[in-house]
Amino acid sequence: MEKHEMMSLEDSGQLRDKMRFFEQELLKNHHIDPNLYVEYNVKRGLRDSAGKGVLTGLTEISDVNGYNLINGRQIPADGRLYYQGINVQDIISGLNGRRFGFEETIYLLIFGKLPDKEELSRFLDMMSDMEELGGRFVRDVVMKGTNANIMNAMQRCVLALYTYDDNPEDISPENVLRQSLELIAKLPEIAVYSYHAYRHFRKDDTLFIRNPQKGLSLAENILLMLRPDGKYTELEAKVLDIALILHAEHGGGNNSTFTTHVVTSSGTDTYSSTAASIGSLKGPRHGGANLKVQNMFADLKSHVDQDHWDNEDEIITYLKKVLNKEAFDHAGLIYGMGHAVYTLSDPREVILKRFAQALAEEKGMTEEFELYNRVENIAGKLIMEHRKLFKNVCANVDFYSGFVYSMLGIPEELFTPIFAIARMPGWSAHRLEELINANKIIRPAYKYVGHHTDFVAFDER
Ligand SMILES: CC(=O)SCCNC(=O)CCNC(=O)[C@H](O)C(C)(C)COP(=O)(O)OP(=O)(O)OC[C@H]1O[C@@H](n2cnc3c(N)ncnc32)[C@H](O)[C@@H]1OP(=O)(O)O
Ligand SMILES: O=C([O-])CC(=O)C(=O)O
Repeated sequence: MEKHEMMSLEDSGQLRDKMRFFEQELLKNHHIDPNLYVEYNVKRGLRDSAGKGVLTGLTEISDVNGYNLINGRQIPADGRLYYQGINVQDIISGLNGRRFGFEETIYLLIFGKLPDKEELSRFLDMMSDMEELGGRFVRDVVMKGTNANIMNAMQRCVLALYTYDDNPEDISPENVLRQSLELIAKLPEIAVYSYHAYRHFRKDDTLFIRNPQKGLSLAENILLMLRPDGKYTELEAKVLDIALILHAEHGGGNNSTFTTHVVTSSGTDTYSSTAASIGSLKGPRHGGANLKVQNMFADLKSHVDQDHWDNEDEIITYLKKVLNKEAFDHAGLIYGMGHAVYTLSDPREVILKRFAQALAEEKGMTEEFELYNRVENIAGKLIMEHRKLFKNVCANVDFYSGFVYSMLGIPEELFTPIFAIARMPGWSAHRLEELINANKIIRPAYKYVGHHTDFVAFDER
């Protein structure tokens, strides 16, 4: 087992006592009257009063739609998502017998067009040259300072890659393209090996490191590297490939991609920008929700016996407790529900739900699928009533993804890292779009609502 050399704050009772005074000072001095946000018309969360995002940029990479425009009015509608103008549903149905689509989605998002056979084969050849992490990097970086949160481990590894790059600071589109493609190719190994290192050093499990194989898809390589026997079925790899496609991109306004734009606009390097976006995605209101959904269902099952999973009243009682901050993580959120843009449905959730149902039937988990379905049907209405919302609340992409991953035997520590692997092409396309087009530092305003006061000399305080 790896020993902590530094005592954590939690371990030290003495330090906790010393901190208490400062904690109280912090809370006392940081309260802003909520009425002031209304008085100064602050666009909280960068939204207008109707909850719509403030327009802060232009993009051609993807289009996220939750409304229909009818006679100049926005009418809630089933969600639609387009990558470079192509409906994501068509990308998935267009796979049509071909085995994998994530790689051509990467091509589409970054280069703006679907590759032909020759272009795809050149691209795959280059990507497989780039995926090699190198034994020295695995030994010196991935295996060190292991952590149960693989998102943090990924951030650490991404920042360390800066040192292994001969040209890290060059932010010309050519160099950033090379860095981005290398990161897309290397993130699966970084995530899976970080998980193996965590299991070995923190849980005393046997360590194994399996190299990715040239010629396999990114989804196949994740399963190959993850499993002790390296085996997977074609259906498992296909479902993972589709999940990767569905998570690859979501406009410029989602929290992690907006982070890419903000951080890129300062002129910083690709590794710093990527680490920042991974940090954003980890948050439970964003990509980290897939893990929260899994944990929330575990908590629900501890409140509602399996024999009662079809009892809607018991489920409602539990969900009301969640909303009232009396159950689960006391945040008052039902995870996997709600979206800033989608209203009636999130198109990715609709597709993932179909796969969740098919996998559940194959794996004898239909009862569990039905429980998810029941919670989905109840939770939207409950949130609307509880928060007095007029806007419809639908399930989002994170609602079924963890359930799908768990049926693929993917450990929950990798749920959000898989989202990060999938979103890396989207972040890259937006970083390149920002570098090529924007050339202006993102710098909104904060109104000062404190009070100017005189400096008091040290002896007179
Ligand atoms: C890949 C992704 O990032 S998908 C989103 C994943 N996140 C989650 O699943 C976490 C749960 N969901 C949420 O927290 C929210 O729905 C978000 C963060 C996704 C969107 O938030 P918003 O854009 O603020 O949603 P919206 O404007 O519809 O919310 C209106 C109100 O309903 C509340 N609400 C929305 N969703 C939920 C929910 N799932 N549970 C409880 N309350 C909710 C909001 O907190 C907000 O209340 P407030 O006005 O008092 O702040
Ligand atoms: O668009 C958002 O706010 C969040 C989201 O669904 C995503 O990033 O995939």
